[in-house]
Amino acid sequence: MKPEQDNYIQIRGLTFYRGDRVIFNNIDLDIPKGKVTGIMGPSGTGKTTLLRLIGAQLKPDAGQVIVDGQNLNQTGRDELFHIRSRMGMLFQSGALFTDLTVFENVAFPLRVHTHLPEVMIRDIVLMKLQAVGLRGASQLMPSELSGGMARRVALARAIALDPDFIMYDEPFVGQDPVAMGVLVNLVRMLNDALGLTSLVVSHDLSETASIADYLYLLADGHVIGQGSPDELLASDDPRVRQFMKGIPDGPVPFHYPAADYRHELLGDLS
Ligand SMILES: Nc1ncnc2c1ncn2[C@@H]1O[C@H](COP(=O)(O)OP(=O)(O)OP(=O)(O)O)[C@@H](O)[C@H]1O
Repeated sequence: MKPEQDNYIQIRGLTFYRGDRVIFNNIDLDIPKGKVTGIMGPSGTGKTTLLRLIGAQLKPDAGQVIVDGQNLNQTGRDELFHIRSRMGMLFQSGALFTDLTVFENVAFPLRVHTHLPEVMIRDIVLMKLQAVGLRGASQLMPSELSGGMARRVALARAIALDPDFIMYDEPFVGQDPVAMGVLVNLVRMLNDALGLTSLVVSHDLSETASIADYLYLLADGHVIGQGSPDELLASDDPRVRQFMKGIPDGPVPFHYPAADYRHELLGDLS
């Protein structure tokens, strides 16, 4: 295991249930500082749930989530507010405010969380928009943006408060290849240029593998694989191979558990 001080986030023995269903069963996971870490896994394995546990929007049933040395189980409201203010989040559905310009969307967190004078807000917003290549679009309304541009504006908004850590939930979904390439580069470039720690949840294997320093593969409540993208691609584990090679059926079955098909179709006639 990596030395603890190198991890922005440490997760130890995390268990989380939805009703009777165990989503995480005693998992350990480290998010190293300054790196891009990818979380991958089949649909419904709990990737978004993991981001919510890290953001302290959900509480674990057992185990610990330690963010920058602070155990979220033991933090009061004020500390939690401070920790959260160090986190940027880019959710797939992270819609922009439709009645605000691009500029005002990016300025929003600055207006809510700081008392900076207008002239500084302006400079920061223009810097963040410049970083995502959209300074020229500052006066447009969200309805005038392409999907890829909207996501870049959301990214500028997510970095407005200079977070230490940024979480991306499915950042590449629904993008054309060019917009996807732009976003992929931005995630990596911003991580390195701003000294961030990034966590990317994604189904897009090749894009995520191309920027992540380290990948975790989740399935059935467990970490079933971890390592550099090359290590995971070379894995002999059948479950890891199935996911990394995109094979539709295998140890992770294509079919949700169901009654016998023939019997269900023919009923008592069979
Ligand atoms: N509010 C909720 N109440 C009950 N169950 C939930 C709730 N939110 C999510 N779940 C269940 O928890 C499981 C994990 O959901 P989650 O959205 O974290 O998965 P995911 O890996 O992000 O999926 P996808 O890749 O499809 O987005 C799913 O089975 C889902 O049905």
